[in-house]
This record gives sequence, C-alpha cells and structure tokens, in this order.
Amino acid sequence: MSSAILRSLAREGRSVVAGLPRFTDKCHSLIKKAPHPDIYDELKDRMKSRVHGDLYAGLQDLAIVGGTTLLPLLKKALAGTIDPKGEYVLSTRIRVGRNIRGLGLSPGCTRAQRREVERLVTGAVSQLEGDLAGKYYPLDGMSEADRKQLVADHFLFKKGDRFLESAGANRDWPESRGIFHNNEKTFLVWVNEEDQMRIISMQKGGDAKQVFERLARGIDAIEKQVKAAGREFAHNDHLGYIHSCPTNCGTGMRASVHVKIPNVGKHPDFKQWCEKLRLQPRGIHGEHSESTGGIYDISNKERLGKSEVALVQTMIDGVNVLIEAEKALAAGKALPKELQ
Ligand SMILES: Nc1ncnc2c1ncn2[C@@H]1O[C@H](COP(=O)(O)OP(=O)(O)OP(=O)(O)O)[C@@H](O)[C@H]1O
Repeated sequence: MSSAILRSLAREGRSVVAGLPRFTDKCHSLIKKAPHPDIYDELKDRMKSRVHGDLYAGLQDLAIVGGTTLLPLLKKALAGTIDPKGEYVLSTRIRVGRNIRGLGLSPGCTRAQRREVERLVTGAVSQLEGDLAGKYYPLDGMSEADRKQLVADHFLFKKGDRFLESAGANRDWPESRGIFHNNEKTFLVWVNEEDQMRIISMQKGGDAKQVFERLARGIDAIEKQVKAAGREFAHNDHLGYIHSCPTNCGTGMRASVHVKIPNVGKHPDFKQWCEKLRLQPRGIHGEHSESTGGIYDISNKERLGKSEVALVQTMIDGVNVLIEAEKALAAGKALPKELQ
C-alpha cells in the first residue's frame, strides 16, 4: 500500500457530517471494490465520525492505485464554477458555525464564558498564516461608520434580530463580540454572535470550489489551535456540530451565492422551484430581508445528513438550473427540464 495514501489519510481533517452522507455512501461501496481492504478499513473508521477534508486527496490516491472506479466520482466532486462568464453571480459565500464544548451556547452562556470564547478564538486566529492571516476587530470600540460599512458590504453581522433577542443571545451586547478577517476579506470569523464562531469564506464571482477550499483550510487551522488550547469543537456523532439554532445542526454549513435572477424571482413558482432544488432563497441583506434589484441569496436548504461537499454541489447544480430558467424566461423559451 502506498505510504502517500496513508499520509494523506492521516492528515488532520475538518469536516463533520451527521448521519450517512450520500456521497460517502457511494465512496464506501466503491472503495470496497478497491484492492486494498486495509485502506477501506482505515477510511471507514475515519468516515464513521468525520469526513476528512483530505478525504479527496486520499481518494485521488486510491483512484490511481485502485483503478479507475473512483475517477468519475472524483470528477463530479464540486464540479463546476457557477456562471463562469460572471453574468449572473455576484459573489459566493460559504459559512459554518462552530461552538466549543464546555462553554455555553449564546442563549445560555455566562459573561465569563463569552469572554473565554473570545480569548480562545482570538488566540486561534492570531496563529493563522499566509492568505488566511489577518486581524481581529472587537465590536466594542469600533466606530459606528466602520461597523455600518462592514454590515453594508456583507462582511459583518447586525445586532441580533428579535429572534436572537427573545432567545437571550443579545445579552451584554457588544461585549466580547467581534470579527476577524484577512486582508482581502475573503476569510472571516464572527465571534460570539448567534454561535460562538461563524467561520466564513467568500469572494466575488462564482468559484465555489475555491471558496470551499479556503474555508476547509481555515477550519482545519482554527480547530488545531482550539485543540492546542486543550479544547474541542462541540460535536455529537448523531447531531453533527452543535449550534445555537437546531436548524444548523449537522454540518452547520450554508453555501450561498448572490445571484441576479429578476425574472425567476418574480415568477409565482419561485419558492416551489427552490424547494424542488433543495435550495433556500433569501433577500440581499440576509435572513428576513427582501431582494433588491432582482438579486437573491440562494443557498443549500439542508445542513444535516449530507456531506459538506454534497451540499455545496446541490447549491451549484441548483443555481445553475435557476440561471438557465432566468435565460429561458428572458427569451420566452421553455424552462429547463428540472423545473417542468
Ligand atoms: N453569497 C453571498 N455573497 C455576499 N454576501 C453574502 C452572501 N451570502 C450571504 N451574504 C451576506 O452575509 C451576511 C449574513 O447573512 P445571513 O445572516 O442571512 O446568513 P448567515 O451568516 O448564513 O447566518 P444565519 O443563517 O444564521 O442567518 C449578510 O450580509 C448577507 O447579505
């Protein structure tokens, strides 16, 4: 067995999935056919609790060693930039939530726990290197003009809405809240908003694969530092990552694009189409906001029971269908078959 395979399998991973993700199910059955049962056992053990970020590196090696069975599957993994000509997609953003075991979730945490979270997270992000390196900006003391600009540019959270207010998540605002971002504002960490951490990767255009890859590296790096500090992310094999809002349990991942689809957005069946494609539409300024200029925030609807890769792929495929529908409606042509 190639030691490269073992090395890549042994690398620290990032991504946790609740339930049995469809993608890894397929991997299981394909890997079983590979002539290396010991590799299968190794992968199976790891996949039981965690789907590793480097699973793909491992699978790539396996595909080479174990024949061609895995190659079509790999090619499909995160296939395709959305809207390569840049006509419809303005930006892509993928975020996950993370909380630290033993420190209360936002509705129930103490002030001291919130401070400890900020200490741990700022310590972790201060160790980030290369393109991920950046600076932490506490909300307390931030000028109102800077805060407003960061919110308007879609980088920073607003003060929690009435739902977070009634859940008690806005207590002691803005103490111990803040945002870390790298120089390009393509990698960000929100501290002590709805979750202790929201880890975010975003950029202009539709290259979801690049956004996902940066996010995976960032989560890995932060998790390593959290572990080095003697802590761990709150996680449960059944529920995945634990979040303040149960709708985020599982992967805690929302992969979205801001996409200009005015005709689709106006169509009476828009919500139904999104439902069919397992997508969630939002307005341009996030949850509970309205669309402006026909631009919508379209993301994966599910968080639980599928792998992060499968969920990003659902978003990519679904948004591509909506873009086809936008073209068809503008030209008076038939809708794509997925929507008929
Ligand atoms: N693809 C995107 N490109 C640019 N900005 C985005 C994109 N998707 C979301 N945003 C921005 O991120 C900010 C946060 O959005 P929002 O609160 O809806 O989602 P979230 O961070 O996923 O959290 P939650 O689902 O808990 O509300 C908003 O300013 C929103 O416009």
